[in-house]
Amino acid sequence: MNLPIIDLSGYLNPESPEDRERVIAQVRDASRQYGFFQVRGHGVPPSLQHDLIRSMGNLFSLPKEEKLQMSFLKNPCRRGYEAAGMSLREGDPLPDAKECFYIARDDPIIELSGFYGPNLWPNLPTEDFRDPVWKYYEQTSELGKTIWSILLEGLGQPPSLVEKFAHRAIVPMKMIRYPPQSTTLPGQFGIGAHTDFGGVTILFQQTGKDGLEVWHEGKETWIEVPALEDVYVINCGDMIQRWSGGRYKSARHRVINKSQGERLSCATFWHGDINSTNPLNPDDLNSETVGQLLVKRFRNQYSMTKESIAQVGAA
Ligand SMILES: O=C(O)CCC(=O)C(=O)O
Ligand SMILES: [Fe+2]
Repeated sequence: MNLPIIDLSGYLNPESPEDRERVIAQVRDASRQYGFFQVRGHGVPPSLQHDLIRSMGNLFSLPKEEKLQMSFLKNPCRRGYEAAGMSLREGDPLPDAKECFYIARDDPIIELSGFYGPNLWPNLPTEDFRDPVWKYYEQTSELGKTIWSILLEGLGQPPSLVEKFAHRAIVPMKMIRYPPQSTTLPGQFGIGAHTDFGGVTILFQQTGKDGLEVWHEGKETWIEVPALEDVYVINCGDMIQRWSGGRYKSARHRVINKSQGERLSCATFWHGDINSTNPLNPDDLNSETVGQLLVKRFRNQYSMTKESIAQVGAA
């Protein structure tokens, strides 16, 4: 069983109205059946993908002490470094083997529980990390916005709704390194089974480094997702499942590094403006905002103070 691969160029550069309609239908069907799909023709230049992988290599090769000084647990905006073993999901016997580095929107002032604020950058020459990573971030954010507009159209909403939803959109990006599976403990996952909790996830897998598996509810089986060159994996998070009334699924997934050496990947989580309500169904009587839904999930995972939770109106 394979995930569908959808060519987005029919939406981004249509030669006829049918091209767009076809992509919208393909994305809708895949999101309904799997909650996941792969895409080509996405518009993120391969050179930026390669530069990202090179930059991630530079970051993760820094000495452990230097990485730990950038710990995201000490950062008011949850930017920076997460070491292997820091992430343990309820029900999992062992913590994830992965290590990560987080960036997000770059704002000069810390606001709203650190959803807005400045990034933390490693002490590397800008051309070896910051510049290429930021260029990549901007392109992948653009792709996230495109996917949202396709999802909106798939449920009969005007794509223009995405403009308001994208105002100061919350878009964290997580760069991930999985150690070789042979160096992990028996029964330890790269990342244990979970659903993503927000909007759209845009995942880049280092070419040839397989490891991602997606749970298919109906068939009760794990679908392996190959790490193909210049192909992205897209999935819907819990907020989308909820807001679409279950028409788009948020599927469980996990990573077991199947490659010989380490495996790099990068996930961009495109959530939307913190004060926005449900754009997939503007008649939704439930007026929960992006910020409120994110805080609900975040507060279990990170230490957030009562004051900071109150700031996003999710006491
Ligand atoms: O690295 C991957 O392939 C998946 C990462 C993931 O699921 C996540 O970060 O939420
Ligand atoms: Fe995930």
